[in-house]
Amino acid sequence: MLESSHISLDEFGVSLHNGFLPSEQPLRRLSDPYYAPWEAVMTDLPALIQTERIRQEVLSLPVLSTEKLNQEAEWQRAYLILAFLTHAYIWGGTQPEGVLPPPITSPFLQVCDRLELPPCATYAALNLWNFASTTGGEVDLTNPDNLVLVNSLTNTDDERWFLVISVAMEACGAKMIPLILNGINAAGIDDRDSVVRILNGMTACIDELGCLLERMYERNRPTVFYHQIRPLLAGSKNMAGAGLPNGVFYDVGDGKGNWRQYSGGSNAQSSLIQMFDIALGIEHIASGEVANKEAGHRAFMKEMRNYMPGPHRRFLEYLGKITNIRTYAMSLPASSDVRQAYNMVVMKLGGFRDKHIQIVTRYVINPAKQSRMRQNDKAVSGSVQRVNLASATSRSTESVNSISSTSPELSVKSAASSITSVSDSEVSEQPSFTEISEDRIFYGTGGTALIPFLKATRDETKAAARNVAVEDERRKQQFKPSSGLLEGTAELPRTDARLAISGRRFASPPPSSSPAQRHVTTTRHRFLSFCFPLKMADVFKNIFGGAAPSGASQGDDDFADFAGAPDPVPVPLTTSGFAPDAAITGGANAPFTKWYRVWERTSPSDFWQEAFVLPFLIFIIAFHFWGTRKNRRKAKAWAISHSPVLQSEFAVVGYSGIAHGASTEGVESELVDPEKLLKEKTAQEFQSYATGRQNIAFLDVSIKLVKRYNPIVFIVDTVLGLFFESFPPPVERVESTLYTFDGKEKDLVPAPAGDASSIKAPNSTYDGFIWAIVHKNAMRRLRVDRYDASITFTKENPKLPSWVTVMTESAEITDLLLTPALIKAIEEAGDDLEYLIISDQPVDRPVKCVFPFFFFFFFYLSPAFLQ
Ligand code: HEM
Ligand SMILES: N[C@@H](CC(=O)c1ccccc1NC=O)C(=O)O
Repeated sequence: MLESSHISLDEFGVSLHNGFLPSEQPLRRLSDPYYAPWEAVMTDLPALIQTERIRQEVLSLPVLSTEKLNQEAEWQRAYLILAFLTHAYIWGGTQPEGVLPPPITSPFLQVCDRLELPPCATYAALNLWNFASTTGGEVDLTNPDNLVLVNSLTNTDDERWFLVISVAMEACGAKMIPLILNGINAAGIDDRDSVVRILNGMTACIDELGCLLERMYERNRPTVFYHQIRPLLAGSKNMAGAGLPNGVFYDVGDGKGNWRQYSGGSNAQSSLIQMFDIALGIEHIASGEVANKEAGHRAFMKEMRNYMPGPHRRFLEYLGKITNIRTYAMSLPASSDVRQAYNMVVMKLGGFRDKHIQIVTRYVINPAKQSRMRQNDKAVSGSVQRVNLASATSRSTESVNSISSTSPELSVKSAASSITSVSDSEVSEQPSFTEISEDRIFYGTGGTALIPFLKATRDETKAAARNVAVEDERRKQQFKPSSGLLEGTAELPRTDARLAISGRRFASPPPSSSPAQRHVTTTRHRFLSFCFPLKMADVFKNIFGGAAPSGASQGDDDFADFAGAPDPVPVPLTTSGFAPDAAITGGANAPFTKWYRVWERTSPSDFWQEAFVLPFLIFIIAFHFWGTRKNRRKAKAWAISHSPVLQSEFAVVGYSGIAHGASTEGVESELVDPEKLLKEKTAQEFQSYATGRQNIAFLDVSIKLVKRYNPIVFIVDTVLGLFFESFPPPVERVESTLYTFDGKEKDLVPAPAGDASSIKAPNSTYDGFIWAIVHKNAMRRLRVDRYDASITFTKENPKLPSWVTVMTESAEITDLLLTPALIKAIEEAGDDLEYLIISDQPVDRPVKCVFPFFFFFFFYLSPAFLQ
């Protein structure tokens, strides 16, 4: 199908196999000895930059001609060399250098004319034409492990990784070119199946690219990137804060030249991602400026096409003219396969941009904030720092203003008349100093106010999935004010609106949710255990300072969320060049280290979360230990005090079997260890057990204590009990139940070997009855707990204290059972006794007729009994 598109990819400098990368690997050096002086400097470049000798070296270079450059690859190599030298010269000193000398400018401007590129380090110089395979031969270029750089600015593995990741992505994305062209053809002939297949192929490819993008974390450390690599990539546009208020003067000799301002290197200059946007009909209008100027505002992405090699730029232009994919998809019903596949690929691209935002947060925003904090920290300021992109991002308003006032000759006004920017030679509009130094604005090397720009670009992408006028969407998306915490809530209706407009939900969930959805998810994640609705969670977030570490958010939800996400863990690596300086690797990199590396935190505010959470946790844990120990002590106290009587009444007490040698005489000395009397069922409930007494099957003791093991439950129980009648205050109880044999011992209890005595034991024969002694305060409770108590009459008994009453079926039983010993025990128990019940009824109310075959003894005793 590709053939029918009648285009020659060669003409556009594009290959089916390598995409926008050259079809042959770039030259490693210019072989003509004429260019040896350039190559010699390039070999030592990282060290020359590091030791600030680069400027002298460049000044001592001869002004070489371009006449000896023949092959395209040679022109490209020359471009790379001069681009690297330009940036090394400008940024390779303590202060940036604003005048570029003829050994660079003279050949560079000629090379740039030929390649249709601006005279600065573009993506083409840094990435497209700067890679080699590790083995020097044919390798899979989609694997960054196989790639090295031809030239480096810092000689760090971090820089290699940073740049080769994009190279691998270019190689991996090469297959998109035939896919797109075929897709356009298929749409042109209404071949739906092919369009769907192609769109799905594109989705899969963007997925692979996303995986490659995320490999950035493996070997590129944010602090090294931010402080060592990135400053050298900076351009000369919008760089007043970094010391270049007018850009750079390109001195071509003989007093000639002009001031120029160029964006620094940026992946926005890659044709690959722009190709996806163009093919899918996604338009970007974000200017990258802090606020769109009414007139004269240019879309940054379009502007960046001027930083691409001429043929690539023309390829994108051509693609923009022939693409029909979005129009085709939108002409079909929302439920159609094509539409869904289209939405899927668009959302996948939006998801890719989400991942990119995450990277930018980690590699730019967080280190910038750390850097600012460090600069504010007087203790650390002693060393001489380079003035560059890294220091400018964190420069305070005062210091920027002081630059402008101490360098009046470089004021914006005086230089404006000769400033040149890449697209045209018009005067480039400078942001005011306040804009540059504004606390909350971070700039990309491309010169964008990166947060609003990247958000807008991402949103413009996702908006393409909606079948509404692109213009309307754009208007809505463009530079929304910085979103506060509750902005997510405000955005929800928009999400719904989208679903309604498109008529149905995506067939399978879009790869990443809308900002609003994402916000909800994040909030849930942080407050999972509370499961509050969004707004409530946000209130909590605000109260507790949220999860935002110091220096996390700049009022932007996406970036703030990513800042709070777990930090990347790069694989350990050794830099082949110089190590990052101590100030960088020391206390500054808190956001990139694990939470437990507390020694790397720099200010008390870094401990806010812990300040709230830790005392709370400590309290819970301490309370738990105190509570469980207290309950154990109480249960043990009960065991100690009741062990003598239990052991004198039963042959076996507790859970350690028969206490050999126990005898009624030596009770005190032969007692079972009280610990063995008890079984800890839960931290709040203990059990004991006894058996081995005539007519008694066994005794069950259950000790239920207050829930001291959990302070929250404890407090809630106590407080609710104080205020609501339906929540009784927590009470500690011992419940002892004696299960009697009812004349069936000989059937149930096996006789000891060779002993027939137990068989001779007389059978017990009881008449069933219900009889209880109840504390008057516990009468209601007894009636609720014990259905059989309601069958009885309540009667005062003169032999008993006034606070107890008898519940019985017949007075005779009372006379029989109220022995002086029992009366004495009741008197001694006092208020601790709740009730004692003897019943022939089963514990649970029988549903049908049940034979009375057990006697139950219940003792309900309150806390004092435990002591
Ligand atoms: C540490 C790594 C990276 C950082 C810190 C970073 C940072 C940025 C920044 C700040 C911008 C805004 C434009 C500017 O002013 O420069 C940008 C744009 C862009 N970056 Fe990256 N970037 C990184 C890696 C990558 C990689 C590996 C890709 C590969 C595709 C990429 C693709 C893009 C694209 C396509 C844009 C244009 C905006 C867009 O399409 O959304 N970036 N990047
Ligand atoms: N715009 C990025 C830098 C960046 O991504 C970049 C710069 C030069 C060449 C390539 C780049 N991106 C990925 O390879 C920044 O602001 O740090």
